[in-house]
Amino acid sequence: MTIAIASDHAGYPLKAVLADDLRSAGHDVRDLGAADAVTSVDYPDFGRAVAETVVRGAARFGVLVCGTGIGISIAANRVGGARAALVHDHLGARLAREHNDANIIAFGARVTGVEVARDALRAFLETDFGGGRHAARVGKLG
Ligand SMILES: O=C(CO)[C@H](O)[C@H](O)[C@H](O)COP(=O)(O)O
Repeated sequence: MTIAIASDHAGYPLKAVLADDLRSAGHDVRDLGAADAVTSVDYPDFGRAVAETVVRGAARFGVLVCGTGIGISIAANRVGGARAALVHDHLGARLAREHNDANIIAFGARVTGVEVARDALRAFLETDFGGGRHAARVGKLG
């Protein structure tokens, strides 16, 4: 599937690992930046870019990484139709899909270990939305 990915400078090292994993798994990865870990850039630009790509249907899912994951997920969630989940572990990743129908997963490279993030991203992509009681709740998100 097509997956959009982006980070700021703080998230760049983890983004590079996750993008490699996605390519190895056969996904079409749209890397929207940042270009490296040393040039200081602004996380809202990257959160918005991925969210707009997902919402317009050019990618099925988005992956975002900044230092904490907080700023970049806030930025993504200001785009209508984006449901960005800041995730710290496998269970959160699974439930972000099952309960919230999240279409973007966000990580904090300075707070979440690389292997935890790799495992969480796999769980996110492997889990379907549960529907049922969750559907009306997600609908209320707008
Ligand atoms: O948005 C953030 C915090 O909510 C991210 O962690 C940023 O990556 C962080 O603010 C960048 O900080 P830096 O000191 O400019 O590297």
